Amino acid sequence: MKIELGTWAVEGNEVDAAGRELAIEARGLVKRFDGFTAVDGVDISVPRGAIYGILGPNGAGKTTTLRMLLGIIDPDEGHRRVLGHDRPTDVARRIGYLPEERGLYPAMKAYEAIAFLAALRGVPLKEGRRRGRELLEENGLGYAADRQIRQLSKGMAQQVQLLGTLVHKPDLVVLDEPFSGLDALNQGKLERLIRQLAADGTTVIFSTHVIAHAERMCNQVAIIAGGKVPFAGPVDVARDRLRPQVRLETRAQDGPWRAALPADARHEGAFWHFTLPESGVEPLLRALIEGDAGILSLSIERAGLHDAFVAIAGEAAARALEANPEEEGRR
Ligand SMILES: Nc1ncnc2c1ncn2[C@@H]1O[C@H](COP(=O)(O)OP(=O)(O)OP(=O)(O)O)[C@@H](O)[C@H]1O
Repeated sequence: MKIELGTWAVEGNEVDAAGRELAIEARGLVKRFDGFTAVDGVDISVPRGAIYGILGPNGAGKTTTLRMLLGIIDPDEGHRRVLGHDRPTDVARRIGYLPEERGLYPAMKAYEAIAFLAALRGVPLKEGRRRGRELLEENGLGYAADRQIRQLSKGMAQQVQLLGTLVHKPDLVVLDEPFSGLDALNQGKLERLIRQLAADGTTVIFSTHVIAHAERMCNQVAIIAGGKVPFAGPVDVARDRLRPQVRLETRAQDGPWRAALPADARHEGAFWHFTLPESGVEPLLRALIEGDAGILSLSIERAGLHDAFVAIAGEAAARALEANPEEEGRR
């Protein structure tokens, strides 16, 4: 065990301010391509066992960031520690990586393709073949074990590749746009698989341009736009950047209670909608009751990640997320 002065106290056991162990700690990562800055000072802390999302539009720098974390490319500036090591390639066998560009050898059988990926991570071929068949069976694809990759649908081949990413039981799983190209059924299967991995203690980090995936799946997110990360942390903290919204239904149409509504209150259908005042709900309730509003219903809703994304990354980045044609009709 190595004790160090400075940011990290104990080698292999980096901790964040809350005392949680970190699987990934990146500070000030910068990557330039021919003078163009693709990633511009990214800071990320991924706690062990977390499901962590990198959320941003096309070209935001997600893949470049993941590749730096994996050691496929080196940053021009900044540093990263992955599973306690400064050189991520030293821990490659403890990492599973699903790249954005999918691809398996078309002539290989499904179970062999998994064994091949396992062998690249140091698993003996015989054991890889056994695990390949077992994983396919466990994930409802046993019937396809002996089919060649070229005989599988695109979605099935993608699932086989994902199983090949997990076959060596990695401590850290890095998935680049894992939901792309999957239908709703298989997206649901993948969500369950990711949750199971995290429940078993595996750290999962994935990139996405679909807010709903990040919101449903992740404890923590890094919002990335134009190579910068304006927010990284718990999803709830991002949502709490915006004040909650109140929805109010009253029996009375008018009366002294109307003075209790804040300036942004708007009336739509049967409801008033407005931002919860800084003073909180109790003074509001008191004023409504004393002003004879006749409250029929009142609900307070936390902002969604979409609104938080707009507030943090701006309208243009949110529009770029939504403009992705590949995801049309699948959100
Ligand atoms: N090898 C490279 N050479 C030159 N430019 C690159 C290279 N890799 C990435 N870029 C550029 O860097 C920016 C970030 O790309 P990156 O692939 O990291 O974005 P992304 O958020 O993953 O988007 P996408 O989902 O479209 O891949 C883009 O403008 C891209 O064109």
